[in-house]
Amino acid sequence: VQSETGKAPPPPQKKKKKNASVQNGENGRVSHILTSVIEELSLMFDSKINGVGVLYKLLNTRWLQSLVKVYECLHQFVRRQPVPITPQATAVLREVTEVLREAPQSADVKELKRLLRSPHFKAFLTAHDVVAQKDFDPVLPPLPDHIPENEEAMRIVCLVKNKQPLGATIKRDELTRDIVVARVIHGGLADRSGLLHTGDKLVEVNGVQVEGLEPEQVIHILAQSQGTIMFKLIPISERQVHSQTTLYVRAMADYCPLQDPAIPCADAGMAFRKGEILQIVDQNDALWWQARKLSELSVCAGLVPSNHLLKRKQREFWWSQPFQPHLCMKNTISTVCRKIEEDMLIDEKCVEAGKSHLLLFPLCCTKEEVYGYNERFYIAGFRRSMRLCRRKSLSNQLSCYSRCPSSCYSSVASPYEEVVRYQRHPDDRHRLIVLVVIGPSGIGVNELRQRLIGINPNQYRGAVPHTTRPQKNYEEEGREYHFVTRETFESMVCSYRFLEYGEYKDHLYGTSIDAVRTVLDEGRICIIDLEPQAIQGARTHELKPYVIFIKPPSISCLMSTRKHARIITEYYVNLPFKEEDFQEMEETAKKIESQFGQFFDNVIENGSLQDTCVQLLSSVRRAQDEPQWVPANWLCPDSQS
Ligand SMILES: Nc1ncnc2c1ncn2[C@@H]1O[C@H](COP(=O)(O)OP(=O)(O)OP(=O)(O)O)[C@@H](O)[C@H]1O
Repeated sequence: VQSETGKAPPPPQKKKKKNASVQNGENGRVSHILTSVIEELSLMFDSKINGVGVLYKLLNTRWLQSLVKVYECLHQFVRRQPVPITPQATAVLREVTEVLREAPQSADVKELKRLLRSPHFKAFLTAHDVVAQKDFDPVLPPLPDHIPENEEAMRIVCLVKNKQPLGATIKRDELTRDIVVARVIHGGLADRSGLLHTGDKLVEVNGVQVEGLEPEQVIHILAQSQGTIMFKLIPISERQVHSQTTLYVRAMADYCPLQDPAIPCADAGMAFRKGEILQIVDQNDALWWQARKLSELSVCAGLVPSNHLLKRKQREFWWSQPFQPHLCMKNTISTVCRKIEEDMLIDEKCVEAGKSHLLLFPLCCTKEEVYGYNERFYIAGFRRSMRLCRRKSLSNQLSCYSRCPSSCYSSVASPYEEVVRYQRHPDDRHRLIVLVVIGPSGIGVNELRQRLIGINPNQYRGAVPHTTRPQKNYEEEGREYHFVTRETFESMVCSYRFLEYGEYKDHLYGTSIDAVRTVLDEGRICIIDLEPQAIQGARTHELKPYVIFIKPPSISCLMSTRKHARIITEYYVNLPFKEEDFQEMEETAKKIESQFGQFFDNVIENGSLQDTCVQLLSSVRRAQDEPQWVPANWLCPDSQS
């Protein structure tokens, strides 16, 4: 133990003089013990025992000794069981004030008058009288003379209603036809009182018998009541005691209680959006859980469908949609791309021009700065042909995802994902950073990724993609691409070694997990862009991806910031943006956010390029250095979602 300042305390005056405040309380047991301990400590002061000085200082502090004194005084009073001298202290105060008014106005009299007039003193005497007159016990109605032997024990519960709801729901018991408390909402007024429990039978509310009333009529009485509400109830005989474990989950679906006819009480329900972190505080009911939003932990919980129920609702919803042939990304991407190839008729020159612009994007830093020799530094990434190919596949995938009744998408299977707080240890590998690409957009993902890597190519890197197309004479193996045969590529696909892949003009292109691993193993931060459909495949315990969605700003902001920007279309490169491009950008972003928002750790609006870069950089840093919510099975693979 070290003192906070690190300085040694002043040497004690051994046994010469006891601390005055301690001496005063020497008759009391605690102060007596305290005095002996201090004396003992002063003897050990020179023995260099770690912590002696701190303890000596602490025990000698005035506040501690005052506390001991207060404790001893209270202790004496507890033993004496004091009775009030008068239950009318406020009347005495009035008399004294009267007398003082007539008395000669000396300084003492003036001071006394001031003290007696002070609101605190008056409130203190009022409180004294309430206690002295025992005015705090509730006035109970007199017991009837003849109580039948089988009369059940009743409880009278008074709750003072303030602006918040009572936090309990009632229902009619189907068997007994009684009105009972259906559930008590965690953190609500009823729960905090500890007096109402699920299963308690209501007999009276504010003096009105509830027998024969409908639950809605009882609710009406409650709604009309102001101030104190008195319940007369028969407590449930065997109250179930549940040991609750708080669970944190990420909502993988949206929920709105007002649109759910099945919810037992819509007012008690809690709406949530996919991606929000919920604290599940009660899972006693198999169908309806109680939860709070992480952003609103102070308010009382609300009802949400249980995992099982929400899953059922989702399935019902999916089945109720018109049937569409179901396409899963990985099975169909080649077919989709071939189809595009037939349709697109891309001008070969345009594609080549695009490639040299994008793939060999010259950065502000040269290899001289990075590696020590003077060559341009290249950022590895998808070529433009692949980006164009992606776009078509994306527009096809959306219809598949939105109408697919089977569990081709695992979020359908699990509407809540259990999450835990995770902070990367400085010695651990960095988390993979994924920027979400959203098809025919030009939102700026590529631009931002390149700028970020350009800021510090030693720290940030892209993953080198694989391709089956022949190597060109200016290309280097492992720099622009890993050049592999079609057989090798296909065998990698079969063994799930690609995060994302596609085909263009009979050549396959893809980002492999191995390529990401290589960057991470070098101690760098790997930044890749992925289509939203591919995020799920990247969400593994090993890569722990942090997913950033780059979103377009308002159309007016796009118009003012994209004056010199260039869009890539299927037929042209370097084409200025038109208003319809911005509209399409906005619509696509909305669709993607509503379908995949549950996977986004951060959403950044790309208005001013400079501001976005700053936000992106700090988001990437936060992902690596600050605690974040991640799926529980990334940390403990046994946990269930
Ligand atoms: N904030 C911005 N302000 C101005 N121009 C921008 C901004 N962000 C991107 N741009 C420009 O917009 C154009 C399209 O950006 P980029 O190619 O990065 O889009 P993208 O999201 O990668 O789209 P895609 O992959 O579909 O081509 C580029 O000319 C880029 O320089």
